[in-house]
Amino acid sequence: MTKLSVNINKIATLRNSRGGDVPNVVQFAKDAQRFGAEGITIHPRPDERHIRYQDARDLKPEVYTEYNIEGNPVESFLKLVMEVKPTQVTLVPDAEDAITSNAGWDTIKHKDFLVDVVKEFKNNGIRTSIFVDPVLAQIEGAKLTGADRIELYTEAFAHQYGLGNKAAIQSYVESAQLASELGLGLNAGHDLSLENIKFFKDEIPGLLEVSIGHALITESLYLGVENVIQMYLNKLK
Ligand SMILES: CC(=O)[C@@H](O)[C@H](O)COP(=O)(O)O
Ligand SMILES: NCC(=O)COP(=O)(O)O
Repeated sequence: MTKLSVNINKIATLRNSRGGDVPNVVQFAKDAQRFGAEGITIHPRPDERHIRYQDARDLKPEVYTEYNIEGNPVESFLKLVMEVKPTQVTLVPDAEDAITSNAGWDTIKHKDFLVDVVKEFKNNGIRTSIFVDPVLAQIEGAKLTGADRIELYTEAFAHQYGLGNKAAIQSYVESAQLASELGLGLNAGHDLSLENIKFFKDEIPGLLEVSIGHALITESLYLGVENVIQMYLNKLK
C-alpha cells in the first residue's frame, strides 16, 4: 500500500499571484483529505514564493493525515519544523534560487551536517526522510545519517518514461532493494503523474509514500475545466 501525499505548493502559488486568500490553502488541504489524500506535503522555500511559513503553522491543526514538510534545513526552516512538529520532515538540498528541486543530497559530503539535523528532528519525535538520487552510494550514506526514510528523486525517471524509456526505472528498483536491505523506509517524488505513477508503483518494491503536486494540480485543472465552463454557460443563459 503506497500512500498519496498531495503537495499543495501550487495552490499557494495561485493564491499569491493575486494577493488575498483565494484559493485558501488550508481549505484546500481539508478538502484534499476529504477526497482521500493520505497526506499533505508542503515545501516552504526561504523566499516564501508559494507556501509561507505561516501556512505551515495554519495547516497544523487541520492536517489529520500525514503532515510532511520538505525543505533545506537552514536555520529558519529548522525552527519552523521544530515549532510545527509535522509527522515527517523531508530534507532537500535546494539552492535558494532553484525554480524547483533539482538534485538529491550528497549524503557522503554532508554526512556530519545531516547526522546533526536528523538527530535533532528525531529527538523531537519527527520522522526524517532524506531526498536522494537513485545512486547506491548515496543511499548507503543516507543510512549513516540515522534517517528513517529516503525519498527517491524521480525527475529523471519521469523524464525518461515520457520519452518511452522504461529501462530508466532500473536504478530506482536497485535503490529500493538497497533501502529495504538497510532498513530504510522508501518514499518517492517529483514529476510523478497520472501517466507514470502506475508503472513506477508496480516496479518499485516497498514504496511507502509518494508526494505529488505539480502534475496533480495540472491534471485537476484539465479534468475539471469542461465541467466549470458548462456551469458558467448555464448561469449565462
Ligand atoms: C522535493 C520535491 O521534489 C518537491 O518538493 C518539489 O521540489 C516541489 O517544490 P516546488 O513546488 O517549489 O517545485
Ligand atoms: N516531494 C515531491 C513533491 O512533493 C511533489 O513534487 P512535484 O509533484 O510537484 O514535482
